Amino acid sequence: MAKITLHPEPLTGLAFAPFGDVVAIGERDAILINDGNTERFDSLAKVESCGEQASVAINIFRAQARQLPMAIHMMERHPLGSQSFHPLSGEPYLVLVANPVEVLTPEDLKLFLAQPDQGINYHRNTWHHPVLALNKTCDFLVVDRKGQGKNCEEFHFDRDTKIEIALSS
Ligand SMILES: NC(=O)N[C@@H](O)C(=O)O
Ligand code: NI
Repeated sequence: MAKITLHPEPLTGLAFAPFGDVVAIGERDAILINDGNTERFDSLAKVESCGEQASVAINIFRAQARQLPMAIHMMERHPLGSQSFHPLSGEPYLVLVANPVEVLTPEDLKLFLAQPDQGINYHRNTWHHPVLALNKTCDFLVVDRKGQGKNCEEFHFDRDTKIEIALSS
C-alpha cells in the first residue's frame, strides 16, 4: 500500500466539533467577575468522568518533541471520560483524531495544528493519537478521568498501512 502523508489544517472550534472542544478565548464573550477585575470565559468545555469510583484529575504531561515526518502506527480512545490538553510551553502542537468507527482507515484521520493559545478537550471515546508536541519538550496541563475500569482502548494499524504526519507538503 502506498504511504499516506497527512498535513494539518488550522484548529477551529467548528472543524474540531465532531471530536471535541477548542478551549480558547477566540471570539467568546466574557462574564465580568471579581468586581470587574477579571473576565471569566465560562464553560468552554465539559469534563466527562464515568464509571466506578470515577473522579477528575489535573495532571501535567511533559512531552518530548516529535520528529516530523512521523509514522503513525496507532490511535487510542478513552471510553470512560474526556481528556483535555492545555499547552504551557508557548509552542504549537499537533492534534490527530479520527471518526468514531471501530476499524480505522487512513481516510478516517484528521490532523490539526493547534496554536499555543488553544487547548483541546477530547470528548469521551474520541479516537486520538497520544500528545504530539513540537519544536521542544513541552508541558501540557491535562484534565482527565481517574477511577476503576479500563479507560484506554488502542487501535493498531496493520503493518502494510503506511501513514505519516508532516507539517507542510
Ligand atoms: N496515556 C495517557 O495518559 N496519555 C494519552 O491518553 C494521551 O492522549 O496522550
Ligand atoms: Ni489520551
